[in-house]
Amino acid sequence: MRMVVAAVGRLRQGPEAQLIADYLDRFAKTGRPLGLPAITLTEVEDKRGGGMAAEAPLLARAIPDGAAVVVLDERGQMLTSPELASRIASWRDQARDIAFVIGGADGIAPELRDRADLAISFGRMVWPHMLARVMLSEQLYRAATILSGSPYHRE
Ligand SMILES: C[S@@+](CC[C@H](N)C(=O)[O-])C[C@H]1O[C@@H](n2cnc3c(N)ncnc32)[C@H](O)[C@@H]1O
Repeated sequence: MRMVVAAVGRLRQGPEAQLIADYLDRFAKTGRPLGLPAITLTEVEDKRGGGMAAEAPLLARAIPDGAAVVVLDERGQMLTSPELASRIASWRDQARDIAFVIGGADGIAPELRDRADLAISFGRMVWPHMLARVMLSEQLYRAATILSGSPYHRE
């Protein structure tokens, strides 16, 4: 099983990069005994500024064949953290790869959004894509702690 985050934009060193590295490291340690693999991050960029239409094939290339595709989109479903954890566990149990997709300034092209198994929203407000990456990383770590029964997540 593979888990990937495919995201538009290159993240320079800074507070967001540190937070993402920390949460993904924690995810790897907590997820290993649960049969969840370390998450790999693929950053894509269309240097000609072609927007979401040009970014879509670059993002699609980073998605493993047959993977469950989860797009991050403010118009998506607002899941609870345990609901996200349960979706991840169910794809793991089906031995399915999982790809999380984060768009750029224009969002995610409709053809990629339409093929997603799930669209998740962190609320109806629009967040900068780098903060969406941080929040996704934290939620993935939180999902692993929920599946492991650790007390990190409280309701
Ligand atoms: C600056 S936003 C793009 C917003 C754009 N107007 C759109 O229609 O999607 C960049 C990316 O961050 C993610 N994002 C931003 N806000 C989000 C939210 N509230 N929920 C989920 N993802 C979000 C999405 O993947 C989005 O494509």
